[in-house]
Formats: sequence, structure tokens, C-alpha cells
Amino acid sequence: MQTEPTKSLVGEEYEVEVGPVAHGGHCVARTETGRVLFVRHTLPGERVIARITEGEETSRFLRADAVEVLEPSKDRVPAPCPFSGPGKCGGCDWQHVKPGAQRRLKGEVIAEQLRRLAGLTPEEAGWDGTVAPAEGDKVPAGQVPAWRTRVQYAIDAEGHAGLRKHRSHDVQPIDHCLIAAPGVSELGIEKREWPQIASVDAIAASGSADRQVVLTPKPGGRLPIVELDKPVSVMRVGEKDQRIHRVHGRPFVRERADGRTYRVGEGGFWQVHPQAADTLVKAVMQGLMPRKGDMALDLYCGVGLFAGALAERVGDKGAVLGIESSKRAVEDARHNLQDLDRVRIEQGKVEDVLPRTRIDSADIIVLDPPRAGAGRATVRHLAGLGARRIAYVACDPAALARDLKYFEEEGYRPAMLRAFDLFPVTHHVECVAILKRVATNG
Ligand SMILES: C[S@@+](CC[C@H](N)C(=O)[O-])C[C@H]1O[C@@H](n2cnc3c(N)ncnc32)[C@H](O)[C@@H]1O
Repeated sequence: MQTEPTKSLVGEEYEVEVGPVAHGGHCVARTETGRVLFVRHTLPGERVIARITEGEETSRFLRADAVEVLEPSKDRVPAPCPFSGPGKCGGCDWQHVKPGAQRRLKGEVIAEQLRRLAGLTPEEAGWDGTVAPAEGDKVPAGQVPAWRTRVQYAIDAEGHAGLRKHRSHDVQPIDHCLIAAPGVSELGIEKREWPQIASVDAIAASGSADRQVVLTPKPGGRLPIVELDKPVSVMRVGEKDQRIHRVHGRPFVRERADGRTYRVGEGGFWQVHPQAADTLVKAVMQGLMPRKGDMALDLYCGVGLFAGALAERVGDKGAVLGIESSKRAVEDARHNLQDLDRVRIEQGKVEDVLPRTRIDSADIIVLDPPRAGAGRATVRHLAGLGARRIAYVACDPAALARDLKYFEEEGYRPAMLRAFDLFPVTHHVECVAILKRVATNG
């Protein structure tokens, strides 16, 4: 059955009173007729003119940008970045918000997800309701922290480097990204032209002076000779196989955390904020309290960050099993932890490898899944291992809250939850939940 196309509302404007913040970097508002709008570039309590950016007459909700602020919030500041604002760069959601208020908004989002998806109050989740700033992110008023050690630049039709607009493939050309770490800015990516290139991923390791760019050529595009302001290793994404190939220099960068050096190769995962890896290792170890002789699991282990920290603490009589799906990350994890005899890294998806292993118990577990979370089957399997404590590291509070609900169904509850602002000026936030088995009377 064919449905009639409905009228697009893009470009329509509504004067609205802005309601609470919602997950995703926007706030909720309603038109006079009760239509729900998700409005960016605004703050709770403001009165704004919202211009629709996505949605039709029949859409369940509409997306909008605040294009005029009639009554500003006391938390509003002039956006320091000239490329932020309606219709411009989609990278930062909270350029127009005071840093303390950004963290408060993130806290409100976490609280809402916990309430809605896990049925937990902050107290029940063992959380004081705060989002802690990353160490070293104290910057003078009116400036933003330059924290991103990994930036993906998109290249426009004229070969200029920029960043993608919100929910769009269009490129906002820029001459400087304020949240890029100095090591990224110093490469001068924005200063040169990139004909025949679709994107440039720039990495400035925080644990060493290693710098890397990964070039993705346009279809049929030739690779330029890369001369940047600083020495870098250069990689390229193959047009046919979409794999990353070395052009020159080291095929990895070296990072540091918890006193160890980690090699991170070819697009492998490493936390983007320079303080993130240490902050998370500290929070996880404080929560798990590993003991000598423990059997520990590090799931979604990347290049072995938590496995390395756990192995040092469980000692010679303990053991650590890491599971990671990326082949390259597994090679790096094995290399990074080769001095630790009692560590084993298995390659494959957690949901496939876990049932295959003969492991039927663990003392402590850390899981750090991608945004989608772990899911019901994995949670059920983990709960069956009877761990004393489980640390759940989450970059999406919605997936975390959903999985906490599954854990509750399997007899585990959060004893402690902490939140960290490891992505300042964006809506993203990192949480660490420490789960314990609920005491039963039976
Ligand atoms: C958020 S990262 C965490 C990595 C590591 N714990 C760290 O902090 O550096 C998630 C990792 O899970 C891996 N991954 C994604 N889906 C997976 C799955 N189904 N099973 C195993 N690993 C997976 C990704 O390749 C990535 O390395």
C-alpha cells in the first residue's frame, strides 16, 4: 500500500518555551499545538525561535535549531567557536553553555536514563548525581579545553578541511578546531588543501610524541605527498578493501596509562581525552578492588588497557582473560601485555567467544562495550559467572541503563556509579558502574 507523502516542515519557525535537556545534545520543547521538538543550540528555560531542521506533518517529533534567543538562560555564554551554531559544525553541542552547567546537563541526562530504563534513582544507583571534570580541564572563562587527541576532518569539494555539519554529510570548513588537542592543531591540517581526499583522521598521542594521519582518498583519488608542520606517520584507507595500509612511518602510536605503554595501531580504539585512560583505570580499580589470585575478565578489551592494569594487581597466582573483536587490536593487546604471563587475549565477539570458553566462573569482570552496550544475552552469561564485582564502563548512558536493568533481572545491582566529563563541550559523557550481587535471603 502506498502512503501519501506528507508535507515537510523544514524551515517553519515556532516560538517556544524550552523544557528539559534530552539525551543527544538537545532540549525538549512543545509547539502551541503540542508537537514535540528536539531543539539544539538552546538551554532549559529559554524562550527561543526554533526553526525546523527535520520532520514532516506526520512525524512523531521534529528536530529544530534555536535561531533566535528571546529570553536567555543564566547558563548561556557566547559560543567561543565561530564555527558552532545553527547549520554549522555538528561537533560540539554545548559551546554556548558554561562548563559547570554542561556537566549538570549531562548529569540530568544520566539521571533520566537511569530512571526511565533501569528504574533507579541516583541513590539506588550509588551515584551522588555529579559529573566530574577531567583532570587538567580548568581553562580561563570564555575558553574551551583543547582535549581531542583524535579528530576526523572531512574534506569539502574544494579540498578544504572541515568538520561535518549536524546529521549531515555537508562539510563546515574550519581554520581551527578549538577542542582539538595542541598536538593535532600543530599538524596544520586545516592550512593546506587536500584535493582527491575524502577525509583525514589526525591522531596526536598523549602518551608520546607520536603523530599519525590516516587518509581516505576519494574514489579514484591519488594520494598527495603529505608535508605537514610536524613529522607524522601516514596511513591510507584502501579503496578496494577499505583496510588501513601504511604509507610511511610507524603503523601505530604509543600511549601511556597506569604506568604502562600501549601500542595502538591502525584505527584501533584509544580514549580520546588525554586524561581518560588513567581516570577510567583508577575508577575501575577502585571499584573492583582486585585481590591477588583473582580470575579477571576484560571484555571489549581493545589494546589491553584494563587487562594490563588488572594483571599487575591479581599477580602471578591470578589470571586475566581479555576478549576483543578487532584483529588488529588483539595483536596490539598481545604485544602490549607480552611481559605478563597470566594474561590471555581471545579474538572474536564477546557474545561468541564467552560461551565458547570453558570459563564458568570469574572473581571480577570489567566490560567496556561500544555505544550499543552489551545486551541481554551477554549480561545473562556474565551474571552466571558469579563475579564478586563487575565494572561496567559506558560511553552511552542509555545503553548502560538498559543493561543495568538486565543485570538487575540477573541479581546484580550497582553499588556505585561515577560519571566523568571526558568529552567536554559535547553531550557525551562516560560512566563507570560497579555492580555487586544482591544479597538474597534464600
Ligand atoms: C569502548 S572500546 C573499549 C576498549 C578498551 N577497553 C579501552 O578502554 O581502550 C570498545 C571495544 O570493543 C570492541 N568491540 C566492539 N564490539 C565488540 C564485540 N561484540 N565483541 C568484542 N569486542 C567488541 C571494539 O573493537 C573496541 O575495541
